[in-house]
Amino acid sequence: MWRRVASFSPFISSTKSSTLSQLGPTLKIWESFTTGAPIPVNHGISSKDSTPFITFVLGGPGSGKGTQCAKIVDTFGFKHLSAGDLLRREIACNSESGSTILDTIKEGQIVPSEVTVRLIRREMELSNNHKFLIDGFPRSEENRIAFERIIGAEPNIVLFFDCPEEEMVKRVLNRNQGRVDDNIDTIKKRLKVFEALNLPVVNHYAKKGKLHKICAVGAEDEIFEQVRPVFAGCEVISES
Ligand SMILES: Nc1ncnc2c1ncn2[C@@H]1O[C@H](COP(=O)(O)OP(=O)(O)OP(=O)(O)O)[C@@H](O)[C@H]1O
Ligand SMILES: O=c1ccn([C@@H]2O[C@H](COP(=O)(O)O)[C@@H](O)[C@H]2O)c(=O)[nH]1
Ligand SMILES: [Mg+2]
Repeated sequence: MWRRVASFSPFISSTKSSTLSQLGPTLKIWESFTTGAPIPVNHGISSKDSTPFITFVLGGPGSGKGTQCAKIVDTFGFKHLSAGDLLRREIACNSESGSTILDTIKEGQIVPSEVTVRLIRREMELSNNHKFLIDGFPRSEENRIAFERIIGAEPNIVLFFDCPEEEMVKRVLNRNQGRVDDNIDTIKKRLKVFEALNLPVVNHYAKKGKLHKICAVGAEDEIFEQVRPVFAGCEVISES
């Protein structure tokens, strides 16, 4: 049985950010598994643990991050937070920063870290889940450092979908979801940003031993078979 327990938010208590310390401790509701039945302890997840378990999902434009995240959610019960979707939602609801975000996305550039991390933090705090898939973030070393400072946590796992440029361009141009950045001019800029700013983040986590590189070429289900073992022990277990 799942039950909800009240606790102090681990983001708040563990952060050194002055912004968050001004807010003070926030009472947070987390989900907790309470059957007492043991589940395999992997990646530091325990059955009664309410500490956030964070996965960053990285890869170039069109490498299949969103597609594979949907499968991870279905199989392992993570909360999916696509940074790009959160930014597009700000545009759609005409928020204060909406028009600046739109211009940045059209140019294939990176939205200021404070904006993106604030959106991610809000979703994490609102969620009853404690397993997060953060898709398409961090996009730069500056993003990464801002996340660590504001959230006060590092990812447990980093997935990197490795895909040849030619394949990424083909997929993005065929995507047909009406995205303002799915055109050849913006894709070229996004690919440059990916190489110059995203790859250093990938290298950072490779050095830390947290990176799981996935070959992103092939059928979606075949790619997921490379992803699945990374999350061994993260299955959603419910009482029968
Ligand atoms: N293995 C695959 N083979 C062929 N097409 C794929 C594969 N995986 C995803 N696609 C398709 O490629 C397109 C891009 O996939 P997806 O949106 O998941 O990429 P993404 O990494 O999230 O891209 P972005 O960074 O632009 O959001 C989609 O139309 C998707 O259906
Ligand atoms: O952390 C982020 C994530 C995204 N962006 C901007 O949004 C677009 C689209 O992102 P997708 O992940 O491909 O949906 C991206 O090119 C950036 O312009 C961002 O600035 N920061
Ligand atoms: Mg995506």
